[in-house]
Amino acid sequence: MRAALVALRLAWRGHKGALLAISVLTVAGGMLPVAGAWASKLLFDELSRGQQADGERALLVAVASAVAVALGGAVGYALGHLMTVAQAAIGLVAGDDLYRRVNSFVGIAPFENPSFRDRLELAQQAAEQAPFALLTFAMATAHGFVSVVGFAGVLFAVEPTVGWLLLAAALPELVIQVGLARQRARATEEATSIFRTRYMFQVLLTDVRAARELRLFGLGDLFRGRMLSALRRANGIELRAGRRTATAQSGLSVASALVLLAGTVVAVRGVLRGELTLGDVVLYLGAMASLQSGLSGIMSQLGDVGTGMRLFGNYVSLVHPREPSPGEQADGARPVEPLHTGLTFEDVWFRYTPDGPWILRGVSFTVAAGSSMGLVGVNGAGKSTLVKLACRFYDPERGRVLWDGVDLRELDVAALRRRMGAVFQDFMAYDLIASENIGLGDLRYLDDLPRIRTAAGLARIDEALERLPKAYRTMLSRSFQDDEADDGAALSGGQWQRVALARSLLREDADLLILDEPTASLDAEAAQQVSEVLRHLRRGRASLMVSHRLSALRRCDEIVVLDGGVVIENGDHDALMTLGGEYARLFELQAADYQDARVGS
Ligand SMILES: Nc1ncnc2c1ncn2[C@@H]1O[C@H](COP(=O)(O)OP(=O)(O)OP(=O)(O)O)[C@@H](O)[C@H]1O
Repeated sequence: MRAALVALRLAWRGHKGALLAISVLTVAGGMLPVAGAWASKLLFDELSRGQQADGERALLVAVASAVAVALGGAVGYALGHLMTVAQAAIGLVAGDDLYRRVNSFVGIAPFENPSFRDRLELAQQAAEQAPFALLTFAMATAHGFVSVVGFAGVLFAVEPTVGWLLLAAALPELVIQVGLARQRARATEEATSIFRTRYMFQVLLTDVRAARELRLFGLGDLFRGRMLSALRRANGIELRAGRRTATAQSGLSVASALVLLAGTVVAVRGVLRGELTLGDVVLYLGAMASLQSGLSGIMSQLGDVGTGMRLFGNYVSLVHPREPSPGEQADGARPVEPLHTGLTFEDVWFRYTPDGPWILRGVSFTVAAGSSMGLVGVNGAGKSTLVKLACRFYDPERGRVLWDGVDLRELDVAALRRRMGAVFQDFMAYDLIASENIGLGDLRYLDDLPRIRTAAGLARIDEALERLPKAYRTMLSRSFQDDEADDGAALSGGQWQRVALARSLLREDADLLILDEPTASLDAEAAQQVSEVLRHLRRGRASLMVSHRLSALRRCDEIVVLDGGVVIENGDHDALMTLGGEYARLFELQAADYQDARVGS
């Protein structure tokens, strides 16, 4: 019921004019068949008078009948067009609401939850289809109702037995259609995660980033096979449901034919006994056929709308939730002041899932305002996880992350993130033009080329971008063309990393700079230059930098060493070297590597 109300509200918001026009035409369209059938009855009554028939009257009635048919056709086409208009409008409003809601998620945990992803997929499908199915159903019902009431009046007046016969046959059909709708919805839900798997393989087979490994490792056939097997399984589920529906519906049409036959027998007996005229029989047969098709139209629409509404429940529970989605975090309301003292991790315990292993186990340290902090640790130690907690992509299960002593959970998260600049380990390469790829870092400056150039200069990528065919207006994509249908350009991995760095540096007033492996793909000289620039930029603001290149961290004010989610050492480079622990071991390992290489050369 709630789903139906939401769907109707969407349809109303989508296109009020179309909805009103549909309502008016539906009622008018419902009355036309009754008028047409009545005109046919009059015509046959007139003709059955043989020689005494009034030719003019018969002609007039024939014209009226033709007009009713023509009008019925025109109304049908107009309704078809209006429904297309309404569907497009509903799709827009429903999509807008859905993606607003998706954007409102503060963190990223829901996106890593498979059942949430299934629900999202179903909601995306149902958003466009369900309100339309409901509208079609409402239209068919109103249309059917008007003609059913008209014809039923006629039928009951002429021969009540047949009227009751029809109504009695409609009831079991209702029950069967509702059951079928439930089964179809269940099948779609069951097939969704399999369809998602198929889609994943489908994307892999065509994605330009996957194309190299696919060819080098010869994975094409393997992935194609897995895609087809997923498709076969999903199709199997849907076909089974389809088979059940088809069998039940064939049974229903046989039952309808029997009802029609029984009605005809009653009518023929009426004529033979002289109780009915030929016109009565024509009217009667027309009424029977229309009533039956009207009723079964409503019934089968009921099936579709039942399936659609059940799936639409996923949309409703996502867009208008009664309870938060799994892993959903609430936004805070407190405004965010510039960072004065620092960002503090206070006995932070974290794991990605409630029954998963602990990734951080009682981590505590402070990145003081105006100071630089380096994070060191072997693969999987928990460094990127800490960075994600600092950005509030997740919340700690125990302990707190504090911005000048205030729990991040209390702060307005958008305002908090405006005070941060970040480069992530798995940074994004957008299929957009070069200036936008940097301008996305601060939407105030999306079109501010001088600022974008300055940021690119700091990240040492300005010259390479200037040399592109259309300089900063060049599309950085091999998959999409720009507005003028010109092909894009490709950047190297290191150049992309510099673009990502420039994007984060555009936010020049950020209080906290988060750099997760910002120089990992850079050549030695560029890494050295960028490290220098970053060191310069870090002055006066807090920075948290993760790097396996320990030389890039040696000038940090403080270095924290993580191991298995626990801080095992902290201090500046000299102190840690004197300590002779894990940091010193890793540092000497890297230094010895270079030393060996020099001696060897
Ligand atoms: N989204 C996630 N869901 C579940 N587990 C995760 C997720 N991201 C990371 N992990 C797990 O958390 C642990 C720490 O990962 P994290 O990325 O923080 O390590 P790291 O120290 O940054 O490693 P690296 O040096 O390889 O980047 C790993 O064991 C990893 O498997």
